Amino acid sequence: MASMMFTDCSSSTTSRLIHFNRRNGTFLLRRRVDQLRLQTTASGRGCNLSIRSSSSLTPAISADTKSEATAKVIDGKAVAKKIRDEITIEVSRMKESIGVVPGLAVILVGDRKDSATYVRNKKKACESVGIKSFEVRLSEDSSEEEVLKSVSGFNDDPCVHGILVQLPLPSHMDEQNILNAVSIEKDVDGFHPLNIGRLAMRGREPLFVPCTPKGCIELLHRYNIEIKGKRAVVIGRSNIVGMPAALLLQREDATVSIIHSRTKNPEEITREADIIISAVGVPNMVRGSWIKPGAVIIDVGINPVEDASAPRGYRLVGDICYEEACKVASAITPVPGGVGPMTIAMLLSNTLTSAKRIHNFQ
Ligand SMILES: NC(=O)C1=CN([C@@H]2O[C@H](COP(=O)(O)OP(=O)(O)OC[C@H]3O[C@@H](n4cnc5c(N)ncnc54)[C@H](OP(=O)(O)O)[C@@H]3O)[C@@H](O)[C@H]2O)C=CC1
Ligand SMILES: Nc1nc(=O)c2c([nH]1)NC[C@@H]1CN(c3ccc(C(=O)N[C@@H](CCC(=O)O)C(=O)O)cc3)C=[N+]21
Repeated sequence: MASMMFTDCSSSTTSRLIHFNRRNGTFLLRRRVDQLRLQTTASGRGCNLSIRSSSSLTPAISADTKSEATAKVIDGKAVAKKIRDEITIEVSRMKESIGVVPGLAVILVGDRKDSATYVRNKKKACESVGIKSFEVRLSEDSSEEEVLKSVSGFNDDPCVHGILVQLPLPSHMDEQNILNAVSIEKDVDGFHPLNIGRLAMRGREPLFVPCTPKGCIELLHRYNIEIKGKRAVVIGRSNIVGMPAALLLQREDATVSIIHSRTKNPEEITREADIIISAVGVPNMVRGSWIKPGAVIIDVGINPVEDASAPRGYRLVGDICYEEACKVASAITPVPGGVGPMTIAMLLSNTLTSAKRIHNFQ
């Protein structure tokens, strides 16, 4: 599909749409009058919620019947900052003790604007914690062999402890072939089939867990949200987010259901969930009426919606209709400022872990 249309979930009858060109990662703005009408959702007053907070980052979330129903915001940006601070200390301890600086290599192919932005952000994040970053940029029309050559160079480079091939790759390249070429010891994205296979198997440990799902679970842990024994629903089954998120939740002893594009009546399934992780790419798809009162919502979706008042002409929204969901859920991640910053923090964490493992540094 060359382009996708994104809708806005506001109570206004005019919804603004933005076309995202999947091929080159640019946004085309368009406006349309939409007949979209908000469904009435579970009323905020019907929602059972109260929040006990022991520290600003580790509140315990529990239920009572009196509170005004406004979900606790799970602040991924703040947690990610805390994690970066922890990593900074470890990186300098490692440098002082054994003289090794962790290194992350990023391979960017093509000129998608969104990919370039992500790669820039990763580079900045590396600098902020003292991780050395390496970058190879290849043109859109470069060959698969050239990418494989870069991967192989980084596999052999002792200064590089993590390798990330920015996705998506141009369509003429075989993504599987390229991801398989990344040394499993440096696969900080956790996309190598050996790492994913181990993640899926009982009693096996992957060397790396994919960053976005790992960030989702880390948020649940840091907010003391129990996973064990809970009903979890993952919306989306992609190799990079939905599928590994479901595997991770299962490893944490949740009972997991997966919703995808062929699922019938998804809202009936989500309404049963104590925890929802959504990674679809459809703005505001999950309405308040899809959510069980008191559920915890992790919104992975990052979707651009036209907003003339925003500096870039658009703003980012998640898969969850936030304004409805926060009246029903007990806790929710915002977009932006939720899972996104955690993805980058987990990438830094995986890179540090890799360097420690390679140099046998505890
Ligand atoms: N915050 C972060 O760090 C990250 C955010 N993202 C964002 O997360 C979202 C998902 O990304 P990604 O997993 O790569 O996307 P993909 O397009 O690879 O996968 C989307 C998944 O959603 C399912 N899906 C699509 N439409 C529907 C629908 N109407 N109902 C139910 N399921 C549906 C698809 O089902 P099927 O399998 O049947 O096609 C598929 O499994 C995007 O918005 C992306 O930008 C992605 C990576 C990191
Ligand atoms: N090999 C590979 N690994 C990835 O992990 C990978 C990838 N390819 N391709 C693209 C997706 C997407 N992704 C994001 C990371 C951070 C934010 C992020 O930090 N978002 C900010 C907002 C950023 C903004 O304002 O533009 C936030 O949500 O607050 C978003 C998306 C990683 N991905």
